[in-house]
Amino acid sequence: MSSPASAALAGRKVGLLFGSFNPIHTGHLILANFLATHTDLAEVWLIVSPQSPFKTEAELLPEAARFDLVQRAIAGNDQLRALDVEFSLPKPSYTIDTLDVLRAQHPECRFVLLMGGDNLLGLPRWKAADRLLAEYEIYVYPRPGYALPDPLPPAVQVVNAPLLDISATFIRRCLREGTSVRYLIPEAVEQQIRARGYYV
Ligand SMILES: Nc1ncnc2c1ncn2[C@@H]1O[C@H](COP(=O)(O)OP(=O)(O)OP(=O)(O)O)[C@@H](O)[C@H]1O
Ligand SMILES: O=C(O)c1ccc[n+]([C@@H]2O[C@H](COP(=O)([O-])O)[C@@H](O)[C@H]2O)c1
Repeated sequence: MSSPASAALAGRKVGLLFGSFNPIHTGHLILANFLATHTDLAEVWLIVSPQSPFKTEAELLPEAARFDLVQRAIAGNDQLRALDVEFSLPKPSYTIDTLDVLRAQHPECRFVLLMGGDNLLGLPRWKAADRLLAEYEIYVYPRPGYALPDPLPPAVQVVNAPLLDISATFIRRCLREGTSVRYLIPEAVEQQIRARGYYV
């Protein structure tokens, strides 16, 4: 695939932040923007997973609605991009399969996996974990309450990003209970959630 956007990324590193984004919140956004602006990453792409292999979430909004909220959240930030590439892949969403597709679509980019310390601890249980570690760089941000493995695998670098103790679980609870989510999610996301009656 060759477009002006992909030509600009030739040889550059692109960070991939995978998640359910149910819904996207300020914690995700601060992290993604920090990684796109304070590291050697040219862009960060947020990949909305229809179904994470390890999550059985009763309140999972349809993927198209979660993707729409991500797009609203990052509108105007040209270093962040939302991808729906996993929507046409089998479920659950295995990261290695998505990476194979992305690498074929964007051979010009150097993809870097972004993950929290919580996910790094579980990585040995991911599909083709050995390939993930051998073929990709991984930037890990510490998450409070989760110690990083010692020693770290050679492909892993720690990035000390500022982190907010916000989770999508907490946001959904606030919406259900009718308490404020102001500043925890962007205003445009809150407006759409309320207009559509999501998570009540
Ligand atoms: N507050 C946060 N700060 C930094 N990273 C986060 C934060 N919340 C989630 N992440 C990371 O963002 C990615 C996507 O997260 P996910 O969509 O599962 O959100 P979540 O808030 O953890 O959701 P849930 O509460 O439903 O489990 C994961 O890699 C996760 O580690
Ligand atoms: O590929 C795997 O085996 C795998 C195992 C667990 C999680 N993931 C991906 O990691 C992302 C975050 O997952 P989670 O469960 O923390 O929301 C999400 O996009 C999942 O599809 C991927």
